[in-house]
Amino acid sequence: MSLTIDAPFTAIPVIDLASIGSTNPVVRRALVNEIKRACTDVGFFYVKNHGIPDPVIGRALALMRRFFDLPLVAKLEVENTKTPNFKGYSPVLSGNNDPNGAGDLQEGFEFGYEALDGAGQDEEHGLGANAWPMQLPEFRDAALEYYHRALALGRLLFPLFALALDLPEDFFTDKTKHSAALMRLLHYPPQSGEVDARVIGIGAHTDWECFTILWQEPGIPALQVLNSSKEWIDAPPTEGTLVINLGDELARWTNDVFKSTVHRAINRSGVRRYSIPLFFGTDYDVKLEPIASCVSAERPAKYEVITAGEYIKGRLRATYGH
Ligand SMILES: O=C(O)CCC(=O)C(=O)O
Ligand SMILES: [Fe+2]
Repeated sequence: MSLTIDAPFTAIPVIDLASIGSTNPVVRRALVNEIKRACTDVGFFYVKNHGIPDPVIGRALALMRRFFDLPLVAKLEVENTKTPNFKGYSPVLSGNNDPNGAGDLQEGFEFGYEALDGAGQDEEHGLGANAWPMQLPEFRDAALEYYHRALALGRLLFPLFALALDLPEDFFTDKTKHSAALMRLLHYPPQSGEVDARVIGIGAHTDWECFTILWQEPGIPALQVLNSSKEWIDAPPTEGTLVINLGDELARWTNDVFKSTVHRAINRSGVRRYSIPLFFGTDYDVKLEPIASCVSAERPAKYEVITAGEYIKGRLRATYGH
């Protein structure tokens, strides 16, 4: 794999997924090339024509608003410290993504794979069971409905990432059998006046899994992405799009040829902001071994080989277990 020049990006590219189902090799290659460029140069891109219907997103937003509006005691009944893998509710300032920060100014609710009919939870695959609030049964259904749509989109993206790395299209298929995909519903209260740089919506961090599919509430900018000149580039919500960003698992796999780019969010809008990341990783027993084409004499392997599970569980403990 040739090395790319690490020029600082100044904008987040937009990629049209309208052709994602095309079997025409020329059309598919063009899409793969766009994705490859975004992965090597930026680590972030928007996607439009992603196929997730607006009403599914609207229902998830409506129900997550209702969840976060519950009294704190009700939310604490499903607090993430009570579950094996930090599933459930995380109060404001309980998480800390930036080791130099003093806590993230957001509350969240995290859950993983679960069939809509209740069968086949993550529990079987070492990821822990979900913890839903008893008081709001519709919340589970609305959240899972969006989860399954986002998961399906993620499954369409894996082959494109594989092709972008000159790997067989199905390279990730046997490594993503158990949908190690965690969704986090996030609520950021507004911050006004002078902001303590150590307490922002989510402190500077990289994501941990292969890639993240992020929905941002329209009209409320907060997300910023760090380029190689250490400038923060805005990644505001853009109508009809989702943000895709790469995480550490793909960076480790590609020996940093694909970028897991630092980002943060600060909500200075004056109103509440909601967002929904889905962190899509590989099964926890998969070893994150660098792909041969990404290692060379000039680019020696940078990371020790560990399993995805060891990596993610370590990061979860560091972020929520303090
Ligand atoms: O809310 C956002 O825009 C970003 C969230 C994020 O970076 C994360 O949860 O890892
Ligand atoms: Fe993130």
